[in-house]
Amino acid sequence: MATTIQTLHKLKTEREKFSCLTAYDATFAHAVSTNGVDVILVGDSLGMVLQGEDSTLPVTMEDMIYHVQCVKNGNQGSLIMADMPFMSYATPEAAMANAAELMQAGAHMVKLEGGDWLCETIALLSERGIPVCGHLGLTPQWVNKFGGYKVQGREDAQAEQILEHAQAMVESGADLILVECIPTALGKKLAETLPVPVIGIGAGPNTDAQVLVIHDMLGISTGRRPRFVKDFLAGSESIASAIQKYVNEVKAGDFPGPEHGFE
Ligand SMILES: Nc1nc(=O)c2c([nH]1)NC[C@@H]1CN(c3ccc(C(=O)N[C@@H](CCC(=O)O)C(=O)O)cc3)CN21
Ligand SMILES: CC(C)C(=O)C(=O)O
Ligand SMILES: [Mg+2]
Repeated sequence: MATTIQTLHKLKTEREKFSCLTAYDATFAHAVSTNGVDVILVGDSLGMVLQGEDSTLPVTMEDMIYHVQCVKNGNQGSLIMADMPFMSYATPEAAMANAAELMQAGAHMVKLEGGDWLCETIALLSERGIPVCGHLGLTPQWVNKFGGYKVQGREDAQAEQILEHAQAMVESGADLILVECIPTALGKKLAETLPVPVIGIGAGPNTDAQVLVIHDMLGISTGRRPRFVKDFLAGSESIASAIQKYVNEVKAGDFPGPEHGFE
């Protein structure tokens, strides 16, 4: 049976962890969706892992539409979440037009980076039938403001702000929250406090779900490996078994371990 928002909410209620991986094409979407991954993220990380750029900022709506279409054609029942690229949701009107294009290309929901300033946009999308995931913490589209890919929410005031912004986004209609590179204690607090599933990457072992970039979990990414990455292909016989291993470890609470988290 195809995974829906309702499936994910039920898993949270039952305290069962679920997994998410990125895919950008039909073959990987097929591999991911047939090996137990509930959510496929068509991430704007494609700018880095497919295009070789040093940030996600060059990614366009045209790029995202192309890759969402590719993923849709290979998907076997996973929920397809598409990143809205840099500046495509700068105003509520732009967000509605661009989110509609991603949905028509085959996405089942969209993900937006930001905080409480997105609440009006989230409410508009939600009211018009577009499920939204709010992305907080290390939001890579802010790399030029952050001065690098740095852990967010280390100070109490900033951690409190992330929690408040996440709550505001959920109150505006966000169906999922994704948090990236935050202290483990904050990841735990978010999952305990929010009524919707919290997906983590570099957010510790206590979130409701985990996500990784597929190139990272296959050990083929170039450059410095972030702390939250684990190579699941090492010691596996195939890409399919590496994906299964990731799914099983997330479900069992074995991945991520304390060494993959911050603070
Ligand atoms: N291949 C890939 N994997 C990703 O997870 C990813 C992308 N690309 N592109 C978009 C963003 C960028 N991301 C990144 C990139 C680097 C770090 C990193 O090196 N973090 C440091 C934290 C340093 C600190 O503040 O303590 C680390 O040690 O992990 C984190 C997230 C996550 N996303
Ligand atoms: C790193 C994940 C969460 C993402 O947003 C992406 O792949 O673009
Ligand atoms: Mg992204």
